[in-house]
Amino acid sequence: MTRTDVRAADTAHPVAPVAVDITDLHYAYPDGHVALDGIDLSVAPGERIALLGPNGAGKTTLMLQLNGVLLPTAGSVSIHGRQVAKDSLRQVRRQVGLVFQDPDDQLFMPTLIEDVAFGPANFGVTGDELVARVEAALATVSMTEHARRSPHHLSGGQRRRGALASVLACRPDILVLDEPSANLDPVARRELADTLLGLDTTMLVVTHDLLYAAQLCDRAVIVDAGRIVADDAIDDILADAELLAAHRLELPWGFDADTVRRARTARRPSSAAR
Ligand SMILES: Nc1ncnc2c1ncn2[C@@H]1O[C@H](COP(=O)(O)OP(=O)(O)OP(=O)(O)O)[C@@H](O)[C@H]1O
Repeated sequence: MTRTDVRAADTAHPVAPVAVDITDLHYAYPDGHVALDGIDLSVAPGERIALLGPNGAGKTTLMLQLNGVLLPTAGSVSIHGRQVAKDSLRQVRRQVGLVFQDPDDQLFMPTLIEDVAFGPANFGVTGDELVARVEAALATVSMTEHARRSPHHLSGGQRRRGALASVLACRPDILVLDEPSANLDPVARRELADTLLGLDTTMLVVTHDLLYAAQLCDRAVIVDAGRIVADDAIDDILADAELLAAHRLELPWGFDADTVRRARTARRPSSAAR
């Protein structure tokens, strides 16, 4: 039984507060291509969920629905009980921060510090509060020393951290990351994972990197052909070789689910309690 089934079966009882609630979401691009074909997903505050699936499955399209970059063709997306729609975009975008795969989609000011200040300033934050937010966001991603540099002069990994800072400065309580580990060297991957694990936000991570997903997340959802085909504890998803193969997912050579689970629990002893 998936979590969605559990929720449906338990509607007679009080439900826990929900950070993200997606109901029968359909989305077709303007050319008619159906990218999402009936998605139901409920995310509790503080959960970290990996969104997995083959190329073209609909993961990025789903992510773009979470703060209204795209709006449903049918069905609904709600953030902390507020439906994502044209008239709620401003509030929803304060709550949901998207970190795109390509940091150049997010960094466009002459210096990094201006990029990091841009979001909160746009939401009306000024003065000492703005300075404090920008400094804290840069410090969280260890980019303080690069604050006055042009994003164009930063390395790929530094730009990625800068893009994350620009989102963190808006203090979202839901963070959605598209392929956060792509193009990072091993140390930068680990440092970014440490940064993300230190954040107290609800997190959805779109990735093809199952090890990174296991490092960050306790729950995984597999999307294929615009539908959710599995939704379970990540250890159980990774242990189901047939399921992974059916959706073009595989652990790197030499890894099996037990190795990943042991490494995960050794590294994050508190994760079992989440
Ligand atoms: N602007 C667009 N117009 C029409 N179809 C699109 C558009 N963008 C994406 N699609 C299609 O929608 C489907 C879902 O794409 P999406 O980018 O959400 O997949 P994905 O799971 O993120 O894939 P990947 O893992 O390759 O990044 C694909 O079939 C894709 O070709």
